[in-house]
Amino acid sequence: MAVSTIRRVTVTPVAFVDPPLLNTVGVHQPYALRAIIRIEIDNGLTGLGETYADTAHIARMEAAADAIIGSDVFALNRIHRIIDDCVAQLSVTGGDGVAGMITTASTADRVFSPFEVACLDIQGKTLGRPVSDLLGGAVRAAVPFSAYLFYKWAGHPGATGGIDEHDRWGEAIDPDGLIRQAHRMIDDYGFTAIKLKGGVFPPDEEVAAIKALHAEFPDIPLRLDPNAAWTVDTSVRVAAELDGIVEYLEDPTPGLDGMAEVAAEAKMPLATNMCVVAFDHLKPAVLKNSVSVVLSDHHYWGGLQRSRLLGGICETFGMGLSMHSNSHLGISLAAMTHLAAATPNLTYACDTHWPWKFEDVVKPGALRFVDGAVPVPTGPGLGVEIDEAALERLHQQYLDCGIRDRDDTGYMQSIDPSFVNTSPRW
Ligand SMILES: O=C([O-])[C@@H](O)[C@@H](O)[C@H](O)[C@@H](O)C(=O)[O-]
Ligand SMILES: [Mg+2]
Repeated sequence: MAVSTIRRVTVTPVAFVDPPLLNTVGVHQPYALRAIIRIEIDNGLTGLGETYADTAHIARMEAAADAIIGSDVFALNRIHRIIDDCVAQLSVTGGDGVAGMITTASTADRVFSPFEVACLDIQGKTLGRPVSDLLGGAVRAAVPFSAYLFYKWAGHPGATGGIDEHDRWGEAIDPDGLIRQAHRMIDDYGFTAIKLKGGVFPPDEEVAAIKALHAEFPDIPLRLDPNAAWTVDTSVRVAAELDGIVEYLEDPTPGLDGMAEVAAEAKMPLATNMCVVAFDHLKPAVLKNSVSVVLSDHHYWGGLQRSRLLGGICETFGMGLSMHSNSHLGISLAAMTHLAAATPNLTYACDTHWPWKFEDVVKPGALRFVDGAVPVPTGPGLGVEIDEAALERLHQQYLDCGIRDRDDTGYMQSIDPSFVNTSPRW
């Protein structure tokens, strides 16, 4: 047997404290969930991957973990086929890990992704090269990220057990609160682009917030993302108001057809991580002229190599490329950084939820922000190492916290029973 044969795979769910960040489907629960994948090969080398941890996703991951034992970590096409077959045989449904916001991504690609990342980590360690080298080589030494602003409450309502103790951000429910949040984030990380998660308050309030941010930070590119909370008419009106102010408008309205109607009127590019989330969405999106920027996300586009394929397709059809994020830990940030570094046409600052958390499963030091950008790790593989004690603690936190699926809507309704999750809302 080759020494690169997979002999053990573990899937470890973890939970980390998450602030009450508001979005159009509800509010973040007190803990965000992730699953940590560890692959070990015959010679003892190990590789890391990170993904969602909803119950159904974990069930699929565990089945896939068993199915790939004995595969060669260099045989990623074969591993993809094994996982495809394995997922097709399961009757498990749901578990997208993103609160129902991205339901039409490929389930097999979503399951394959963290295993691919872990295999690439091992490939890099075997060759003594960083993962970015396996993707064609870094074209930038550091990857710029954006300040990802959220409307948020000061704390989780009725919180007990010191859950808000580390929330240093305070309340942000109006332009002043967002400006304070933006200053703090830019002071701490040096970000050179700003994204606001919208779809929370009526559009005019969010337009006012963006205008206030623009007045405060006139040289910083801005984006607004209401996660399809607006009708076509509202979107067209907001687009006119924000002409010359945002670098792109992200998912103003649901669906390829609605986006195409808005795109025909809007002056700025429209971006998406909702209506183009799998390869079979690309052709209709191009034919309908629905979007001009696609936000890639290796967690559901099938890993790093398939995300580069997405980059190539976007380039071919003249579409821009940005990068999407959900609440995540250090393994994901490392993977996102290697991918972005090796994707020449990924020219927008990437999204990251990084500033919103204070815990991690990786040892500190490997990843840092310098002037809003993460220097690409240059050591072998992903360049991050598990902190065993932290992994155990965050796994215990998962067992204790009682949350098993991301449910922003259910959590919001437990606080405000009148809340209805509807799209478009305005
Ligand atoms: O974390 C959130 O609340 C975001 O709304 C996230 O779930 C979205 O997937 C995302 O950031 C987006 O750009 O749509
Ligand atoms: Mg988005």
